[in-house]
Amino acid sequence: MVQVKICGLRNKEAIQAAVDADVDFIGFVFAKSKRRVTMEEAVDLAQYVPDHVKKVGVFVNESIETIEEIAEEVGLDYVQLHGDETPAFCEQLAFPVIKAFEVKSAEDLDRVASYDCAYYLLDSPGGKYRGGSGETFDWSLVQKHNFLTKKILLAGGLKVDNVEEAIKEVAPAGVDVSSGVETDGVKDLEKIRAFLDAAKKGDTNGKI
Ligand SMILES: O=C(O)c1ccccc1N[C@@H]1O[C@H](COP(=O)(O)O)[C@@H](O)[C@H]1O
Repeated sequence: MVQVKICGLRNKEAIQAAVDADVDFIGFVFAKSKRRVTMEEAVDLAQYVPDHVKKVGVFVNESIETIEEIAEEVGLDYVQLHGDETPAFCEQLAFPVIKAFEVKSAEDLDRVASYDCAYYLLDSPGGKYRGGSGETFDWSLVQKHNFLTKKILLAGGLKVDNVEEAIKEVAPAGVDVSSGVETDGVKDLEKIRAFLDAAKKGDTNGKI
């Protein structure tokens, strides 16, 4: 079954709704963003995340020291990197890495092979904050690419209306959503439940 990450959570009600609907990963954004939380806020929110749900911290071009300090304090299971982090930078980190790649062309997908990470997150080009734009990218690029890894997380503009189609086309190990489960910039509990329901029904045609 496809795994689901809900990102940019900032209150316990949204976390509870995601946990009750069988979420696999919860994301806290520590990068510059309208969804940013402080380390102290994330430590408080983390108490509502049960052990079987993995906690992910999102960073953009942050130092190793700051990433590791936050990861230790909050008890993160993964760090998700949306900036210009090199393969060597990712390997230096003491926490499993989800490296994000902006997909504009097939060449962007070739870059994945030079990284050794827990997961490879394919996202739309940038936007204001290097992520969380709510825009989709051309999924057919991924379909054509012969990845040597199956550890692909698909992100960028996913929502209840397109997630099943995305899963069918890309056959990712997981999907990641932020904007698509919000109303007026705030996490919407009904959209969280509906997204998880649709994503968990998604069929990868036996490719995963
Ligand atoms: O969510 C943010 O604000 C954010 C800021 C900086 C880097 C990444 C961010 N979120 C990640 O962006 C993608 C796509 O989000 P969306 O569904 O299109 O809004 C996802 O991986 C989020 O984890």
